[in-house]
Amino acid sequence: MAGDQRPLIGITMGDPVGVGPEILCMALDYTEIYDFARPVVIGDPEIMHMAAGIARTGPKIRAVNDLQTAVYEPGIVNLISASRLCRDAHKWGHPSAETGRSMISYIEAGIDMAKSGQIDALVTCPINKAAMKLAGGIYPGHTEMLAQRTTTREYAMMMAGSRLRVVLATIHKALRDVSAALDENRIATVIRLTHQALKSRFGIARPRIAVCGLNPHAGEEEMFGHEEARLIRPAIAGAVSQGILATGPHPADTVFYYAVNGAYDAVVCMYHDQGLIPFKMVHFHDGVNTTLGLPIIRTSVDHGTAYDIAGKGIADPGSLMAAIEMAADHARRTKHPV
Ligand SMILES: NC(=O)C1=CN([C@@H]2O[C@H](COP(=O)(O)OP(=O)(O)OC[C@H]3O[C@@H](n4cnc5c(N)ncnc54)[C@H](O)[C@@H]3O)[C@@H](O)[C@H]2O)C=CC1
Ligand SMILES: NCC(=O)COP(=O)(O)O
Repeated sequence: MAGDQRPLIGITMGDPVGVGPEILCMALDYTEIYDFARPVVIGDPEIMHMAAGIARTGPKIRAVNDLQTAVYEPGIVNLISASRLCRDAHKWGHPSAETGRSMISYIEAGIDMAKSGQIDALVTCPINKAAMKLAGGIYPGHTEMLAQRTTTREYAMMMAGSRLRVVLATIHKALRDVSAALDENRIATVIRLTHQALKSRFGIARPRIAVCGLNPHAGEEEMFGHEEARLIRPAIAGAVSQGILATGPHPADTVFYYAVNGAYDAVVCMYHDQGLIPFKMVHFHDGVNTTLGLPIIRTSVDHGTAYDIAGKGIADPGSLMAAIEMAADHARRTKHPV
């Protein structure tokens, strides 16, 4: 359609033996998605056909080369074929070096398409980090790969839902390495990236950001640790001096209660589970993972490959649908800033 204003959204199929392919078929079975987006899948035709059978969905999978002339309407799933896996060698929940390499190739293709402007945003289905390693991949996840391939030095992982947004100062770190990985500059950067994203991507004019402490009771006057006094408090003070509405360090055991009840637009967390436990308690089925600081828009599901249920047709596509909707929304907002 000439002059079509719906953003073009590239969606990577994710791990071929995980729940990605089936939730993708289920999500694209919702006709409403085509009201606001032109989705195109980057993945494997054989696996998508198998997944469509498992998900019992109707749409036809159609291979496309030219995104501009493809037809984007309910009933058609446009697919850019980036691997040719063999049905006979495929087993749900059982990764191989080949399936690992394939899922990496979807992400590489998706990043290139986003960088060159062929698509307006990239949505990623889940990958398995062990399968990534099996395939010789060097990254812990999408986030680090996206940062490296877009030469982005300052980036952060945000998990976003209607009631709670959390942003991580450290991502995939062993708990015992967290303290050493934190520094004032990193915390200040994450507060700034959060502030910028809330304004430009989420349309919040004066974002309110809560910053967690690391230790129990936010250190309790340094009785339980020094990170709050030495790193977190100075980072918040620096942000405040730049006009950012950042407060804290807040004790992490109470701040999320206030955040889900509307007191803050986002909570900056010091480590992965500090943010993701409260987030998934509230948003397991509709939460979105988005990477802040990149020159491209990237959203993702909040869950993993769920090998235990892959291929059974029972996975919930809610998080993926929310990720597609957010990608389209952010693409529109970026093209037409208010
Ligand atoms: N965006 C991504 O690529 C992500 C990848 N991962 C990776 O996924 C792999 C597996 O991680 P786990 O910790 O086992 O988490 P997981 O999210 O794959 O599974 C945890 C539990 O949630 C259930 N579950 C997950 N997604 C579901 C859905 N859509 N509908 C219904 N139930 C669902 C699973 O059946 C399982 O019981 C790991 O390699 C992890 O690093 C984890 C989170 C995000
Ligand atoms: N817990 C979130 C997660 O592991 C997703 O990582 P990424 O693949 O988006 O970097």
